[in-house]
Amino acid sequence: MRIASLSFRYGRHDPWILSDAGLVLDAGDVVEVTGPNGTGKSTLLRLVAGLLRPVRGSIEERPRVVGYAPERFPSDQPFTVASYLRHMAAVRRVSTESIGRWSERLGMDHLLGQRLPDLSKGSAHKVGLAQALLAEPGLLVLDEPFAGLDAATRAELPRIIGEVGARGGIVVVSDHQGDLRAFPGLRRCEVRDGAVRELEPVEEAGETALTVLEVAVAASRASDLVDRLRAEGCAVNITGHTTGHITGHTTGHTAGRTTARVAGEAAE
Ligand SMILES: Nc1ncnc2c1ncn2[C@@H]1O[C@H](COP(=O)(O)OP(=O)(O)OP(=O)(O)O)[C@@H](O)[C@H]1O
Repeated sequence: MRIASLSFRYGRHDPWILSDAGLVLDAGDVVEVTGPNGTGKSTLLRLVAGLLRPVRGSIEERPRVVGYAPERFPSDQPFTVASYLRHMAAVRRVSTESIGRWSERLGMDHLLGQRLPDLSKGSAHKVGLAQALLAEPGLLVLDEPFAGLDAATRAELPRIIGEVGARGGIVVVSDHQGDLRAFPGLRRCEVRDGAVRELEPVEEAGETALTVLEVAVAASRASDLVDRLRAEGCAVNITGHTTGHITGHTTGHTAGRTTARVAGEAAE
């Protein structure tokens, strides 16, 4: 997919948000879009998805099936989650079976009977993700997909993104919090001053120094925490359970806790 000489502004008298921007996306690319607030990340994503038309320039060879999840899912619609997803499945001409599959993976089975306007922010966000994934997108565009997600779904999302990429799809994700930083082969682009600039991959940017932390956590929370840390790119090594005191520099009672060694990028 080729983005060439792309310029965009919302109105004739508005400032240019993007000016002569270019980017080539290949099959299987997973691309993180970063940049300061208000520089045009969401605008670029809507252009990439085909929801906005370039004022100048072109976007060519866009995959036919596009899934787009907005930063804020518009939940002021008079449907239940299930009826909305059934409608979206019909529009995309896919079997309603995929609703069950995605509901399960995104941990939203219990939401299917709820009305969209009654959903919490995170739950509405999951519905936005589910509708984007229903039809096996060849281009998946996710605007801040990790915002407000619970730990299990946060851990699952990189796997879902990896699967789309592995079958040759292009994934474009704006991600303020860096949840995808550890994604293997991640391309990173920055939107700034109207341009789209490719950044160095994380491992080539000198961020390879590791710090090893020892963490004690209640056993019931261990697997959640491990998932979350792994999703953030930490190497986690569970070193066992303890029902007594941990000796050394850890103090206090540790009954029923699991200790884990966590290696992450060194703090600045
Ligand atoms: N529908 C619109 N009409 C007019 N201007 C808009 C519209 N949507 C966004 N803008 C303006 O375009 C600029 C870029 O907005 P955009 O939402 O793309 O930035 P962003 O980088 O995604 O921001 P953030 O990091 O805060 O999410 C901003 O100045 C914004 O006010």
